[in-house]
Amino acid sequence: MESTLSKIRSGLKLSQVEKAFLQLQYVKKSFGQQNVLDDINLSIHKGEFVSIVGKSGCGKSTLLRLIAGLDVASSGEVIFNKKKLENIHPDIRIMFQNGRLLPWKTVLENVGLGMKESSNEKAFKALSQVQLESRANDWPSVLSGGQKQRVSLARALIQEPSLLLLDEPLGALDALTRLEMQQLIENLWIEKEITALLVTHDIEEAVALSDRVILIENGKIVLDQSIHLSRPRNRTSQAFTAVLDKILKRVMNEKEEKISNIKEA
Ligand SMILES: Nc1ncnc2c1ncn2[C@@H]1O[C@H](COP(=O)(O)OP(=O)(O)OP(=O)(O)O)[C@@H](O)[C@H]1O
Repeated sequence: MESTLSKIRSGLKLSQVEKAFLQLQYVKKSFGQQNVLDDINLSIHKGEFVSIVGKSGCGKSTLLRLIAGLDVASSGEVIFNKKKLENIHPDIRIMFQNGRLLPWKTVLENVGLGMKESSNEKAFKALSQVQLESRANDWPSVLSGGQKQRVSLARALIQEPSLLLLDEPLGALDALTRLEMQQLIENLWIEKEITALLVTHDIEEAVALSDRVILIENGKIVLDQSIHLSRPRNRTSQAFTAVLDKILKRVMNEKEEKISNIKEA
């Protein structure tokens, strides 16, 4: 019988498959007088790959931090696996743009950080999944940017999370390394059957990797675009460019409005 995951990946309507795995209900977040997130309602299903896009400062990272349990909502609820999230959850891991490796620990030790027992074997396995086992005994300082992010990915995966949060993890990488890392992330997501939530500035990256792309503007979700394209995605296909254009146009609309407002003022 077809698994839930393969149904999701073959493009069946998610609501027909399973109830939400992660749910945000009327989530608001303010910092002092500044309302950053305003009534965010979002359901993410097990096994989905969802990207969040939006202009700088729109609250993408804040949203991820709330889900990671690193911050609390001003009001509303985050529900994970049918329970209200109130703190860091062992099944949820986050990976940041700056891999946050400890410079005084080797690559292997960085991967095993936070594991309860001695876990060299697991750390080696995680490193091999990101094709970096040969660098196990190196210091982070001698790694390239892409390699550091691989270590950081291995460190998130060793904990076997069911939900992986990715906060612009490829933002500082050059274009080719970025493409390689996108492929790696997609392959690991498929292999490990995890749910992934990616924050990115790169809309092409979002379309290439995601089942859904969510656009945030002025603290609200203004677009929730499903991407029904087979994987791996062909970025030069008409269908790919059409959906990419649609999202880009929606993002640009806001800018056009702003420019015309400035002219009128
Ligand atoms: N701890 C905090 N204290 C006060 N203001 C904060 C805090 N964290 C975030 N903010 C503010 O909330 C807004 C949203 O920030 P956030 O980092 O979520 O944006 P973002 O969409 O991820 O931006 P970028 O794409 O540039 O990373 C910004 O105006 C930021 O200054």
